[in-house]
Amino acid sequence: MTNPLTQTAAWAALTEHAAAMRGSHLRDLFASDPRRFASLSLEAEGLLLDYSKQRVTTETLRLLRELWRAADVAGWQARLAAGEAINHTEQRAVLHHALRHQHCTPVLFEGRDVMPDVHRVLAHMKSFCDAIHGRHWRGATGEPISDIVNIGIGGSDLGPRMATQALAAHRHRDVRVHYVANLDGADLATTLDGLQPRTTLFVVASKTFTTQETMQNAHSARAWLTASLGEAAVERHFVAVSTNLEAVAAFGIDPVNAFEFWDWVGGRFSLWSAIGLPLALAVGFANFTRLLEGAAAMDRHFREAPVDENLPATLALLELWNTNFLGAESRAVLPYSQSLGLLSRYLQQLEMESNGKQVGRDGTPVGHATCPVVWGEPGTNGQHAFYQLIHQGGRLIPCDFIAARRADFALPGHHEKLLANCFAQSEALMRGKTPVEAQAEVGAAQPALAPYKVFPGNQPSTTLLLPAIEPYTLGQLVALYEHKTFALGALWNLNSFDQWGVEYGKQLASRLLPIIEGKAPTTGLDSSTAGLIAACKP
Ligand SMILES: O=P(O)(O)OC[C@H]1O[C@H](O)[C@H](O)[C@@H](O)[C@@H]1O
Repeated sequence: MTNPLTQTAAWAALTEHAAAMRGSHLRDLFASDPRRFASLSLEAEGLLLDYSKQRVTTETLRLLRELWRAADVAGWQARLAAGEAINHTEQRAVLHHALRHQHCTPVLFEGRDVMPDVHRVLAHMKSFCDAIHGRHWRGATGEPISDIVNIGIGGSDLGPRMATQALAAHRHRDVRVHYVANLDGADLATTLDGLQPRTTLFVVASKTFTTQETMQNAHSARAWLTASLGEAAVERHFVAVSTNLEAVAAFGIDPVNAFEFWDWVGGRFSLWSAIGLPLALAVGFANFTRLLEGAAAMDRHFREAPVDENLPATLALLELWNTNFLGAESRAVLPYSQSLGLLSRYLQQLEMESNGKQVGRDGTPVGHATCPVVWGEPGTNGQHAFYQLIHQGGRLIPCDFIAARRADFALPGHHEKLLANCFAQSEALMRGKTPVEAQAEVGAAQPALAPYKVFPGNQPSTTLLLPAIEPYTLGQLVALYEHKTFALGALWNLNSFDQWGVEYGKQLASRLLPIIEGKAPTTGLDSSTAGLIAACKP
């Protein structure tokens, strides 16, 4: 059965509305309604979401909100909050919001309040941060730690890595935090280059503690350490973050130095858990707490704000409109903030691993497009690389512009220019440049150039303005996209919390490894795979 939502009156009304909207241009919509910004923007929790440059009218939004009600997103929110196993293919609850819960009210999982465990681990993280920052934690030779290397991949890497860069202005001065993820030895080797074993601490971060990349890197890091300091040094130079404490102990990490989290925290939602430890070490525990508070504020907003004032709901509905009614296949994430330079990578996992699926909750195809390809780079760098295609490549590419009112690194003369570029790009994408305007620009001298200078415009975008990139606002921003992703899962009838698509390649890699090592024959392989393996024989 296809997604039942597509059979509703609201979906049919939107199909009709989309047909009627075809042919309208954003430039005309702005010209005919001077109040467009006022009616198609939202201010909540100190954030401004301007979606007036999306190809919508107030009627589009009214119909989309009907769809929201028809999909019973509120029902899914209630099931999630109640700790139901809404990740039904893995029989798991989804409770990452408990990690940032700010009240003394219980959060129940299987009838038990999870909050005492959450607070216990937070207290452990705080005392560890205090020990490192206070230089009480000493390495095997008695020296304090100057460099922390987080070894993890996917959700055990992208969140803290992205947030560490985002909060660079809040960095603790005495420790440097590095991230290693790739199985390619180049990642670990180049990171260790220049570090001293005596002053380096490794955080091995893995929900399962079985991930091949992380385990390989952890073993190699351990060999690097023990080669100069001996086996006994491991306990002063390795800590772990995991749900699998047995495997942590088997690796030789002292259980006292294991930071626990739980099955009800999905990898891509784990920044708020002990997976955030390297971030807390990078920016201090107080800033980590502010991040949690910002996320909690967004949780409350998502839960309580009516759909027409709800930031995540609006983002989700606009994406559904662009995807299912306008046919967009990708979305560009364009932060006008160097500090948010890794945001698009983070959102790639959050959104594409959550909703890059075709099979619905009932095990049958949903029958429509789902998650677009998420990609992007910070402005203004992207302007000098791929914006050409967004402006004149003829594809529909909705864009998320993200900017901060205040600079986090306030060098004179930079921020105003940055904002000017950000707003100019969304304006240009919206307006375009007509043949007449292009003609007038080139003048009589070079009329042949005019067609090259025409910009179709009508390229939709949303601009999100934060007060500044700070721990609290970053928490809000990430939680905003989390809720958007969850809401789209509900609308598209997907289980946003499993990731079976990641498994197949892993299975095949473990089958190919003994063949590449020369321990098994190539029999049964397709000719391409066999040919590639043969070409790598020493
Ligand atoms: O934290 P780990 O268990 O090492 O998992 C790391 C990552 O790998 C898996 O393959 C999943 O696709 C990700 O969702 C996960 O974040």
